[in-house]
Amino acid sequence: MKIALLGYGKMGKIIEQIALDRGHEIVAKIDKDNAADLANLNGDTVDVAIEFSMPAVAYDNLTTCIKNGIPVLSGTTGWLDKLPELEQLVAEQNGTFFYASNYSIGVNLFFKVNEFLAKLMNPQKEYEVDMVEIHHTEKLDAPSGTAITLAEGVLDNVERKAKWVNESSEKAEELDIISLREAEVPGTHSVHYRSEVDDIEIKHTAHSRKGFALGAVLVAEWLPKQKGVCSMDDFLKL
Ligand SMILES: NC(=O)C1=CN([C@@H]2O[C@H](COP(=O)(O)OP(=O)(O)OC[C@H]3O[C@@H](n4cnc5c(N)ncnc54)[C@H](OP(=O)(O)O)[C@@H]3O)[C@@H](O)[C@H]2O)C=CC1
Ligand SMILES: O=C(O)C1=N[C@H](C(=O)O)C[C@H](O)C1
Repeated sequence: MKIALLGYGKMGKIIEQIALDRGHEIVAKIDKDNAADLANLNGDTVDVAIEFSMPAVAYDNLTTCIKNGIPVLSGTTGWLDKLPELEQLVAEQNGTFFYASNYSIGVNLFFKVNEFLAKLMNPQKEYEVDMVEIHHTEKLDAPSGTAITLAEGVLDNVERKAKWVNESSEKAEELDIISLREAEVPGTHSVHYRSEVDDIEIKHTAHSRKGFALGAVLVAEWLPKQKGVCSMDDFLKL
Protein backbone atom coordinates (compact mmCIF):
# COMPACT_ATOMS: atom_id res chain seq x y z
CA MET A 1 0.00 0.00 0.00
CA LYS A 2 1.10 3.58 -0.66
CA ILE A 3 1.09 5.34 2.71
CA ALA A 4 1.53 9.05 3.48
CA LEU A 5 2.72 9.91 6.98
CA LEU A 6 1.38 13.22 8.28
CA GLY A 7 3.61 14.02 11.24
CA TYR A 8 7.08 12.47 11.34
CA GLY A 9 7.83 12.68 15.03
CA LYS A 10 7.97 9.93 17.66
CA MET A 11 4.90 8.11 16.33
CA GLY A 12 5.50 8.80 12.63
CA LYS A 13 8.94 7.20 12.78
CA ILE A 14 7.76 4.00 14.54
CA ILE A 15 4.80 3.72 12.18
CA GLU A 16 7.18 4.03 9.21
CA GLN A 17 9.29 1.11 10.47
CA ILE A 18 6.29 -1.15 11.07
CA ALA A 19 4.72 -0.23 7.72
CA LEU A 20 7.98 -1.00 5.85
CA ASP A 21 8.33 -4.31 7.73
CA ARG A 22 4.81 -5.22 6.58
CA GLY A 23 5.68 -4.51 2.94
CA HIS A 24 4.15 -1.06 2.49
CA GLU A 25 5.63 1.93 0.69
CA ILE A 26 5.96 5.34 2.34
CA VAL A 27 5.23 7.80 -0.47
CA ALA A 28 5.26 11.00 1.61
CA LYS A 29 6.46 12.19 5.01
CA ILE A 30 4.77 15.49 5.85
CA ASP A 31 6.21 17.39 8.80
CA LYS A 32 6.46 21.03 9.90
CA ASP A 33 9.14 21.91 7.30
CA ASN A 34 7.26 20.58 4.24
CA ALA A 35 3.65 20.94 5.43
CA ALA A 36 2.64 22.70 2.18
CA ASP A 37 3.43 19.52 0.18
CA LEU A 38 0.31 17.86 1.59
CA ALA A 39 -1.83 19.87 -0.84
CA ASN A 40 -0.17 18.03 -3.76
CA LEU A 41 -1.20 14.55 -2.56
CA ASN A 42 -4.41 12.90 -3.71
CA GLY A 43 -6.26 9.59 -3.84
CA ASP A 44 -4.38 8.51 -7.00
CA THR A 45 -0.94 8.86 -5.41
CA VAL A 46 -1.80 7.76 -1.84
CA ASP A 47 -3.89 4.76 -0.68
CA VAL A 48 -4.12 5.94 2.93
CA ALA A 49 -2.73 8.71 5.14
CA ILE A 50 -1.73 8.20 8.78
CA GLU A 51 -1.89 11.40 10.81
CA PHE A 52 0.00 11.72 14.12
CA SER A 53 0.96 15.38 14.34
CA MET A 54 0.01 18.13 16.79
CA PRO A 55 -3.28 19.47 18.17
CA ALA A 56 -2.92 22.82 16.37
CA VAL A 57 -2.46 21.37 12.87
CA ALA A 58 -4.41 18.09 12.85
CA TYR A 59 -7.75 19.52 11.71
CA ASP A 60 -6.22 21.29 8.67
CA ASN A 61 -4.25 18.18 7.70
CA LEU A 62 -7.38 16.04 7.92
CA THR A 63 -9.61 18.40 5.95
CA THR A 64 -6.99 18.55 3.17
CA CYS A 65 -6.93 14.73 2.98
CA ILE A 66 -10.70 14.47 2.83
CA LYS A 67 -10.97 17.19 0.16
CA ASN A 68 -8.24 15.47 -1.88
CA GLY A 69 -9.93 12.06 -1.75
CA ILE A 70 -7.41 10.38 0.59
CA PRO A 71 -8.72 7.94 3.24
CA VAL A 72 -7.15 9.14 6.49
CA LEU A 73 -6.77 7.90 10.04
CA SER A 74 -5.77 10.19 12.87
CA GLY A 75 -4.33 9.54 16.32
CA THR A 76 -3.60 13.16 17.18
CA THR A 77 -5.21 14.21 20.44
CA GLY A 78 -6.31 17.61 21.72
CA TRP A 79 -8.26 18.87 18.66
CA LEU A 80 -11.61 17.07 19.01
CA ASP A 81 -13.68 20.24 19.54
CA LYS A 82 -13.55 20.38 15.71
CA LEU A 83 -14.62 16.77 15.16
CA PRO A 84 -18.29 17.62 14.31
CA GLU A 85 -17.12 19.94 11.48
CA LEU A 86 -14.82 17.26 10.14
CA GLU A 87 -17.57 14.64 10.28
CA GLN A 88 -19.80 16.96 8.25
CA LEU A 89 -17.07 17.38 5.63
CA VAL A 90 -16.58 13.60 5.45
CA ALA A 91 -20.32 13.18 4.78
CA GLU A 92 -20.37 15.97 2.14
CA GLN A 93 -17.31 14.56 0.33
CA ASN A 94 -18.30 10.89 0.72
CA GLY A 95 -14.88 10.47 2.31
CA THR A 96 -13.23 8.01 4.69
CA PHE A 97 -12.03 9.04 8.14
CA PHE A 98 -10.99 7.04 11.20
CA TYR A 99 -10.27 8.38 14.66
CA ALA A 100 -9.06 6.66 17.83
CA SER A 101 -7.74 8.30 20.97
CA ASN A 102 -5.64 5.15 21.34
CA TYR A 103 -4.75 2.59 18.63
CA SER A 104 -3.41 -0.08 20.96
CA ILE A 105 -5.53 -3.24 20.93
CA GLY A 106 -4.94 -3.65 24.68
CA VAL A 107 -6.28 -0.18 25.48
CA ASN A 108 -9.40 -0.80 23.42
CA LEU A 109 -10.08 -3.97 25.40
CA PHE A 110 -9.36 -1.94 28.56
CA PHE A 111 -12.04 0.57 27.45
CA LYS A 112 -14.58 -2.28 27.50
CA VAL A 113 -13.40 -3.49 30.93
CA ASN A 114 -13.76 0.10 32.17
CA GLU A 115 -17.36 0.34 30.92
CA PHE A 116 -18.24 -3.04 32.44
CA LEU A 117 -16.75 -2.10 35.82
CA ALA A 118 -18.53 1.29 35.74
CA LYS A 119 -21.88 -0.46 35.20
CA LEU A 120 -21.18 -2.73 38.17
CA MET A 121 -20.19 0.24 40.36
CA ASN A 122 -23.18 2.40 39.48
CA PRO A 123 -25.37 1.13 42.36
CA GLN A 124 -22.40 0.89 44.78
CA LYS A 125 -22.61 4.48 45.98
CA GLU A 126 -20.08 4.04 48.82
CA TYR A 127 -17.29 3.98 46.20
CA GLU A 128 -15.66 7.22 45.01
CA VAL A 129 -14.09 7.06 41.52
CA ASP A 130 -11.12 8.92 40.08
CA MET A 131 -8.55 8.47 37.32
CA VAL A 132 -4.81 9.02 36.81
CA GLU A 133 -2.93 9.27 33.50
CA ILE A 134 0.87 9.44 33.27
CA HIS A 135 2.77 10.47 30.11
CA HIS A 136 6.18 11.73 29.01
CA THR A 137 7.01 15.38 29.58
CA GLU A 138 6.79 16.33 25.86
CA LYS A 139 3.05 15.69 25.72
CA LEU A 140 1.22 18.89 24.68
CA ASP A 141 -2.33 18.09 25.84
CA ALA A 142 -3.91 17.16 29.17
CA PRO A 143 -5.81 15.13 30.02
CA SER A 144 -4.78 12.54 27.45
CA GLY A 145 -7.26 11.55 24.76
CA THR A 146 -7.30 8.04 26.21
CA ALA A 147 -8.19 9.41 29.65
CA ILE A 148 -11.08 11.37 28.13
CA THR A 149 -12.40 8.19 26.45
CA LEU A 150 -12.11 6.34 29.78
CA ALA A 151 -13.89 9.21 31.56
CA GLU A 152 -16.72 9.06 29.03
CA GLY A 153 -17.04 5.35 29.78
CA VAL A 154 -17.45 6.15 33.48
CA LEU A 155 -19.79 9.11 32.95
CA ASP A 156 -22.07 7.09 30.65
CA ASN A 157 -22.53 4.45 33.35
CA VAL A 158 -22.02 5.95 36.83
CA GLU A 159 -25.02 8.21 37.40
CA ARG A 160 -23.54 10.05 40.41
CA LYS A 161 -20.85 11.58 38.14
CA ALA A 162 -21.87 14.42 35.79
CA LYS A 163 -18.60 15.67 34.22
CA TRP A 164 -14.85 15.15 34.31
CA VAL A 165 -12.37 17.76 35.53
CA ASN A 166 -8.59 17.79 35.09
CA GLU A 167 -7.86 18.44 38.76
CA SER A 168 -8.60 17.17 42.24
CA SER A 169 -12.16 18.31 43.04
CA GLU A 170 -14.21 18.30 46.23
CA LYS A 171 -17.50 18.21 44.28
CA ALA A 172 -19.15 14.79 44.45
CA GLU A 173 -20.54 15.00 40.90
CA GLU A 174 -17.12 15.70 39.35
CA LEU A 175 -14.82 12.92 38.12
CA ASP A 176 -11.19 13.81 38.77
CA ILE A 177 -8.62 13.06 36.07
CA ILE A 178 -5.14 13.64 37.46
CA SER A 179 -2.47 14.16 34.76
CA LEU A 180 1.14 13.44 35.70
CA ARG A 181 4.14 14.07 33.41
CA GLU A 182 7.30 11.99 33.89
CA ALA A 183 10.27 11.45 31.58
CA GLU A 184 9.91 8.72 28.93
CA VAL A 185 6.53 7.28 30.03
CA PRO A 186 4.70 6.09 26.84
CA GLY A 187 1.25 6.08 28.50
CA THR A 188 -0.23 4.70 31.74
CA HIS A 189 -3.92 4.97 32.62
CA SER A 190 -5.71 3.82 35.77
CA VAL A 191 -9.24 4.05 37.13
CA HIS A 192 -9.75 3.73 40.89
CA TYR A 193 -12.86 3.02 42.94
CA ARG A 194 -12.25 3.67 46.64
CA SER A 195 -14.46 2.92 49.63
CA GLU A 196 -13.78 2.95 53.37
CA VAL A 197 -13.23 -0.80 53.36
CA ASP A 198 -11.39 -1.48 50.09
CA ASP A 199 -10.17 -0.21 46.72
CA ILE A 200 -10.58 -1.57 43.20
CA GLU A 201 -8.15 -0.42 40.51
CA ILE A 202 -7.87 -1.19 36.80
CA LYS A 203 -4.72 -0.12 34.99
CA HIS A 204 -3.21 -0.22 31.48
CA THR A 205 0.53 0.32 31.10
CA ALA A 206 2.05 0.75 27.64
CA HIS A 207 5.63 -0.60 27.66
CA SER A 208 6.52 1.34 24.48
CA ARG A 209 4.79 3.12 21.54
CA LYS A 210 4.85 -0.07 19.45
CA GLY A 211 1.29 -1.07 20.35
CA PHE A 212 -0.11 2.32 19.24
CA ALA A 213 1.89 2.23 15.99
CA LEU A 214 1.05 -1.38 15.08
CA GLY A 215 -2.65 -0.69 15.70
CA ALA A 216 -2.48 2.33 13.39
CA VAL A 217 -0.86 0.31 10.58
CA LEU A 218 -3.42 -2.50 10.95
CA VAL A 219 -6.23 0.06 10.69
CA ALA A 220 -4.51 1.65 7.66
CA GLU A 221 -4.54 -1.75 5.91
CA TRP A 222 -8.29 -2.07 6.57
CA LEU A 223 -9.42 1.52 5.98
CA PRO A 224 -9.28 2.10 2.19
CA LYS A 225 -12.25 -0.21 1.58
CA GLN A 226 -14.44 1.65 4.15
CA LYS A 227 -16.62 4.77 3.78
CA GLY A 228 -17.68 7.43 6.29
CA VAL A 229 -16.46 7.92 9.86
CA CYS A 230 -15.09 4.73 11.45
CA SER A 231 -13.78 3.80 14.90
CA MET A 232 -11.91 1.04 16.71
CA ASP A 233 -15.24 -0.56 17.58
CA ASP A 234 -15.91 -0.96 13.83
CA PHE A 235 -12.40 -2.26 13.16
CA LEU A 236 -12.24 -4.68 16.09
CA LYS A 237 -15.94 -5.57 15.85
CA LEU A 238 -16.25 -4.93 19.60
N1 LIG B 1 -4.08 7.74 19.30
C1 LIG B 1 -2.95 7.11 19.69
O1 LIG B 1 -2.89 5.88 19.79
C2 LIG B 1 -1.75 7.94 20.00
C3 LIG B 1 -1.81 9.29 19.86
N2 LIG B 1 -0.71 10.05 20.03
C4 LIG B 1 -0.87 11.47 19.70
O2 LIG B 1 -0.27 11.67 18.44
C5 LIG B 1 0.26 12.98 18.34
C6 LIG B 1 1.73 12.89 17.92
O3 LIG B 1 2.46 12.24 18.91
P1 LIG B 1 4.06 12.13 18.80
O4 LIG B 1 4.48 11.53 17.52
O5 LIG B 1 4.50 11.52 20.07
O6 LIG B 1 4.46 13.70 18.79
P2 LIG B 1 5.77 14.38 18.21
O7 LIG B 1 5.80 15.76 18.77
O8 LIG B 1 6.94 13.50 18.42
O9 LIG B 1 5.49 14.47 16.64
C7 LIG B 1 4.62 15.39 16.06
C8 LIG B 1 5.21 15.81 14.74
O10 LIG B 1 4.30 16.63 14.00
C9 LIG B 1 5.10 17.57 13.30
N3 LIG B 1 4.36 18.67 12.72
C10 LIG B 1 4.33 19.98 13.06
N4 LIG B 1 3.54 20.69 12.22
C11 LIG B 1 3.07 19.78 11.33
C12 LIG B 1 2.20 19.88 10.20
N5 LIG B 1 1.62 21.06 9.83
N6 LIG B 1 1.91 18.76 9.51
C13 LIG B 1 2.44 17.57 9.87
N7 LIG B 1 3.27 17.42 10.93
C14 LIG B 1 3.57 18.52 11.64
C15 LIG B 1 6.12 17.98 14.34
O11 LIG B 1 7.22 18.67 13.75
P3 LIG B 1 8.11 19.67 14.68
O12 LIG B 1 8.60 18.85 15.82
O13 LIG B 1 9.16 20.13 13.75
O14 LIG B 1 7.16 20.76 15.13
C16 LIG B 1 6.51 16.61 14.90
O15 LIG B 1 7.52 16.00 14.13
C17 LIG B 1 0.00 13.61 19.70
O16 LIG B 1 -1.20 14.36 19.63
C18 LIG B 1 -0.19 12.42 20.63
O17 LIG B 1 -1.02 12.71 21.73
C19 LIG B 1 0.49 9.52 20.38
C20 LIG B 1 0.60 8.18 20.58
C21 LIG B 1 -0.50 7.27 20.42
O1 LIG C 1 0.93 11.75 23.55
C1 LIG C 1 1.12 10.52 23.69
O2 LIG C 1 2.25 10.04 23.78
C2 LIG C 1 -0.05 9.64 23.73
N1 LIG C 1 -1.20 10.15 23.43
C3 LIG C 1 -2.45 9.47 23.36
C4 LIG C 1 -3.42 10.06 24.34
O3 LIG C 1 -3.44 11.30 24.52
O4 LIG C 1 -4.22 9.32 24.91
C5 LIG C 1 -2.31 7.97 23.42
C6 LIG C 1 -1.18 7.46 24.25
O5 LIG C 1 -1.54 7.45 25.60
C7 LIG C 1 0.12 8.21 24.02
